[in-house]
Amino acid sequence: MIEYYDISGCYILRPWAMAIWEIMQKFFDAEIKKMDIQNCYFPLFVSPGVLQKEKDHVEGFAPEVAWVTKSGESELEVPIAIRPTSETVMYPYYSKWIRGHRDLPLKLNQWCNVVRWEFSHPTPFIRSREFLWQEGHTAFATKAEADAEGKKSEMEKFAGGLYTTSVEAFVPNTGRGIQGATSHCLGQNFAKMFEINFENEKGEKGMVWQNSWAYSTRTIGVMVMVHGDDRGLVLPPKVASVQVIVIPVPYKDADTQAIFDACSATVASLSEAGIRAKADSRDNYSPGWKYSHWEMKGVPLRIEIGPKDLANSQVRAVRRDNSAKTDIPRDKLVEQVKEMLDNIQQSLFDAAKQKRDACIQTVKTWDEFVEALGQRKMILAPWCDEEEVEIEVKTRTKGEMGACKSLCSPFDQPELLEGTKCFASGKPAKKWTYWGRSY
Ligand SMILES: O=C1CCCN[C@@H]1CCCn1cnc2cc(F)c(Cl)cc2c1=O
Ligand SMILES: [Mg+2]
Repeated sequence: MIEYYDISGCYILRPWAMAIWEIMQKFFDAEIKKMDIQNCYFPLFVSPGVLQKEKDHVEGFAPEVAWVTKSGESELEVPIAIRPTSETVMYPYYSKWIRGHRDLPLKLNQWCNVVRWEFSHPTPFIRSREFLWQEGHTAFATKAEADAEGKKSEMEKFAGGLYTTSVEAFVPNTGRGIQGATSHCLGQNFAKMFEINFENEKGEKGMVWQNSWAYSTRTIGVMVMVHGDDRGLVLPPKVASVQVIVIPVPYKDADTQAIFDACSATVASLSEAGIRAKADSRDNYSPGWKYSHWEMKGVPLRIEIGPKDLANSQVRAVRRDNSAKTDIPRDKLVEQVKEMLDNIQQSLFDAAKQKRDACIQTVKTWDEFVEALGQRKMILAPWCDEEEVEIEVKTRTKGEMGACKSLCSPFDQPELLEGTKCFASGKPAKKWTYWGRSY
């Protein structure tokens, strides 16, 4: 999927990984286009003045901003920053383009790379100094249009935002939470900063209400860790660049050409039906070698065709997720393969959800909390929703495994019984929140 690169924290995305990103992009792009969001592309470079525009936006992040200071042998007059995110790149132009209410809503997205020169140990997909993402930036005339429904805490939200919602993933093996996607309701904070105003129908001046949202190639890393097993990758069919690998199993005196023909015919009919199928007809590897090769690469379904299968005009299908073997009659090939792929997709989801749910521990007291943390759990606890308590939890849980932080508060809140106390402060609890170590 990747190749390590000679610059630390940077990775090469090889085709097996890039194909996953492309499939995700295709899906997501179609979805946002249904919402009249348009793609654009802003420059990679940010002028320093604009970057510094918002103190509390940049302040904590300054150490991870990468700068261009030279071109050729000569120093640049003014160093140029490389975008770590594009608010400061885009919003001066939002201000220029948005004059009247007819210019709203402005809903733009860009698919691009961003650079954050982080120092915590780099991890393929999960934490790299350059990554691919989409970032959506929308502006509306009214709060109602910008407002939406899982909230981050005040401390974990986007500095300067109204509230942040997130898709919190959890990696059972490491017991760490990880943000899969995020969405911020920015309120009018950036509108104030960048003077993004407009004249409404009544001729009054108003500031826009904004949202921004993103997901990145980090989600591929989460998929690897959530679905992988001891034999390697397990790719959900929806994102597998090869969904079915067809492998000929020639036998010494059997009609080898007929077997190879059957393989290419199988690939042809599956491809015709929109299934991403490939044959591995290489003559320098044994069938056994090919089985483990494609298992390691996570191909969801393998089809074997040997003399017996030929004689019975059937194929032998083997699932990657549970190794189940099924003989499929040739004339039912497409429909049964489709059904198996759907079934694999669903069972991978169910297995992951079951694993994730098994990691969730509901606690009420600090002692229960600490015990659950030691067991690498994702902890659901009643919280008083006070920031200093959140800071205190971070301090009290600092350790070689990293500190524990609030992940998000689920939209569907369990019942909070009258008099329930905050697990950390003992004060009256206000909401159930997920806590855990994170990436
Ligand atoms: O998460 C999203 C959705 C898409 C657009 N961006 C926001 C906020 C990104 C936060 N963030 C995250 N990392 C950053 C790193 C930096 F170096 C600087 Cl200067 C700023 C930031 C920063 O604002
Ligand atoms: Mg960061």
